[in-house]
Amino acid sequence: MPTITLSGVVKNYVSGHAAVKDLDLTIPDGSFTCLLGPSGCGKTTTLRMIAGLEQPTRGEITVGDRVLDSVERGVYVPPEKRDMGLVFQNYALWPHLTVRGNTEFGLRMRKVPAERRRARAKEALEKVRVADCMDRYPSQLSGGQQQRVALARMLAVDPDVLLLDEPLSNLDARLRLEMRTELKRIHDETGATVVFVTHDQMEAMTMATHIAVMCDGELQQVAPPMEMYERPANRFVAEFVGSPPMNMVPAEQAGLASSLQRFAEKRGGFGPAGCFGVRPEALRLAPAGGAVPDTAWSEDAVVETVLPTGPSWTVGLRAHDTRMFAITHEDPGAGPGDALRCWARPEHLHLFGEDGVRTAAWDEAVTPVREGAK
Ligand SMILES: Nc1ncnc2c1ncn2[C@@H]1O[C@H](COP(=O)(O)OP(=O)(O)OP(=O)(O)O)[C@@H](O)[C@H]1O
Repeated sequence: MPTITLSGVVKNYVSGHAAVKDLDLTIPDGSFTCLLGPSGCGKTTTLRMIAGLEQPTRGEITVGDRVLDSVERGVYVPPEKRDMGLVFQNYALWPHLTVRGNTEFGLRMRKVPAERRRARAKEALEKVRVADCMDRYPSQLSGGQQQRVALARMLAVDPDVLLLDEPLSNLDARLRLEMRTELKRIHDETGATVVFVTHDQMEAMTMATHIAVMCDGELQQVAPPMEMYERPANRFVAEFVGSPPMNMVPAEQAGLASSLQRFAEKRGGFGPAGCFGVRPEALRLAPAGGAVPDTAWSEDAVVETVLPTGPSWTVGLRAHDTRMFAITHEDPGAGPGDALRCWARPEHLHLFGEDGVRTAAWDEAVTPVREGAK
């Protein structure tokens, strides 16, 4: 299976807009890599360049040792010669072909014999659970069914590289969940390299082996999902991955543990505009004035909202001017306006410098502080 490599890739649209800025990204062979970021950050442009539907303004794209794009060397391989399966948001099925006809289309182009074609199409349609619609036309299908037929059309061809741009966006919540599981299974089974564009961090977290977070045309971090969750490279990633997002507490805020401040100063990057972050599930609640562990960071807070979600409660809090969320698995027994004490264990704190870069987590931090104190 091929590794996809983007080196120094730039895309400026004719309008002068820099959609992708100097992107270096390696998509490991056999990985399920999600390009994740807010609307307009350059995810689709990146995917379209890998597909060959857009040409980079600068830089190089290779798959294995095959150069697909090199502006500098004058190489450009057109989409149909890249052997990649594509499914885009606007699944573009042929309106005059039945579901079976659409699913067989790519195989017909590859001159696969009729019997084999029928079997492969049926198998692919069964995988995405629309085999019972085989003889219908796209106009007789719901948006979700059309999206699944588009997936089947791609799967029938069995490409080594699958490029998917928000392919689940038209499905209802339940089907979306089912299709995520299904896509993961298909990935495990085929071992194909999957590049999947989404702005939904939950989708990325649940499906990806690797997540590449983009912001404003720039790559912020590439890492396996849990590594990104536990060690986000900067504030943007910390706040984009996770829901509700990581709570950010300004360094200046009263109650900041002095040892934390000392450590941060030692690192030289915290500064007055720096902050520390704590995930909602790591933020604990205690009664106002109640005891918290000696080493914990704590802060008095007022409850703003309590949102039961079934298995847990999401509690909105305000501490000084900072809004925070805590997720608790026990009824918080408090309502809007009530005073509480929120606290977190030091190992759950992340430090971010003035430039937004994560300096360290507390567990990485305590050692130098202690050494300094000796
Ligand atoms: N054909 C085009 N001409 C000019 N600008 C474009 C073109 N296509 C995209 N852009 C701009 O490039 C930037 C990146 O767009 P892109 O579609 O890659 O973002 P995205 O992250 O996929 O967004 P979304 O999640 O909304 O699809 C945006 O600012 C967009 O307006």
